[in-house]
Amino acid sequence: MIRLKNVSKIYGSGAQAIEALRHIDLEVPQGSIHGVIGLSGAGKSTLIRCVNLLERPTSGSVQVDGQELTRLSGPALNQARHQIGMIFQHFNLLSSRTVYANIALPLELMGMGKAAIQERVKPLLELTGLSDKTGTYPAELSGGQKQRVAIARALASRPKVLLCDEATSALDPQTTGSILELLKDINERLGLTILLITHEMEVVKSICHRVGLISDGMLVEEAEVGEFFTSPRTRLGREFLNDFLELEPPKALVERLEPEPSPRHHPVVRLAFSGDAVASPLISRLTRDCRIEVSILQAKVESIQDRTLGLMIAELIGDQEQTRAALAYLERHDLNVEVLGHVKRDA
Ligand SMILES: Nc1ncnc2c1ncn2[C@@H]1O[C@H](COP(=O)(O)OP(=O)(O)OP(=O)(O)O)[C@@H](O)[C@H]1O
Repeated sequence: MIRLKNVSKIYGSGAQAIEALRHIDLEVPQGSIHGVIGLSGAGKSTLIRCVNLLERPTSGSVQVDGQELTRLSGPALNQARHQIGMIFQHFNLLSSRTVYANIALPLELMGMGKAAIQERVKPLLELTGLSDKTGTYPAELSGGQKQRVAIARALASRPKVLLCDEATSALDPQTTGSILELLKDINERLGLTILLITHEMEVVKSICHRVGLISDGMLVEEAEVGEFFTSPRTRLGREFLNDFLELEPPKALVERLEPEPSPRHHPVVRLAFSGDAVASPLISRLTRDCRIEVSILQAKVESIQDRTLGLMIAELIGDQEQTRAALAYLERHDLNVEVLGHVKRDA
């Protein structure tokens, strides 16, 4: 449905040139919700704006619904853009127009008659929960209501794709939740393909099916959301996850960690486990089968969509052979194991 192939974007030229996107390949299948997460300046906005050609890529191919957009310009591009709705962090509503007139605007620009517009707008007001706000002006609306108007306006031309540019970043957590619910509902009811960019793991966790991680203009990791939250493959992915889960070893311990194992040091590990492993008494089996002791430093259980994820930071106490065997045991049982370092025991 959305297919980017080898997309690069360079702003400026010569010594001032900024490579905002480097050789991006991205595929978002019809009907799925795909998130792209990254730090500030990573290239998220540039990426999403390249999909509807608000920014023209310097090179590469952009296909939406099988149509190559980079070959289009003028009226043909405008026509193709009717297939692509977009919402923004700051809503971009016209303050001089009522809720109804904001939603109707793209249809007026398409030359649609009044009666046909009314037929389109009414169900959109219902879908977005704005039926009682028809004649209200944006200044009298809350942030969440403004974003609902923006969503209804984006859907007015019956697009196949919705692009969300940090759509919940200006909203409080509760309103964010209700807007994400609305997007999920629209995705399910209308089969709308959604590409969203965000810097918030909560957004990815709540509604995305797949997620890509962008860093320095490159997509460095891509995975199903459940997989990304259980076993991110890159260091940046692990940093995003650890910040989100607030699961870091105590500072005093981090300062004592040595990178290499030795006979007098014990491994400190971060364990992530999902599925059956969450429910089974793995740690007690580990202590029994490998004859080690486990000191649990932190632990929590998270629900990620329909998966349960267990996380733990623990010290494995035993001689080198025993702790090596324990690490192999954990990996054999499909736990994601990361050795954070090795710590010397005082006793
Ligand atoms: N119009 C522009 N002209 C020149 N450079 C730009 C332009 N837009 C973005 N950039 C640069 O391109 C890089 C990527 O910016 P972009 O806005 O895409 O990142 P982002 O991940 O969306 O960041 P943020 O979350 O802070 O909005 C940055 O180095 C930025 O300074």
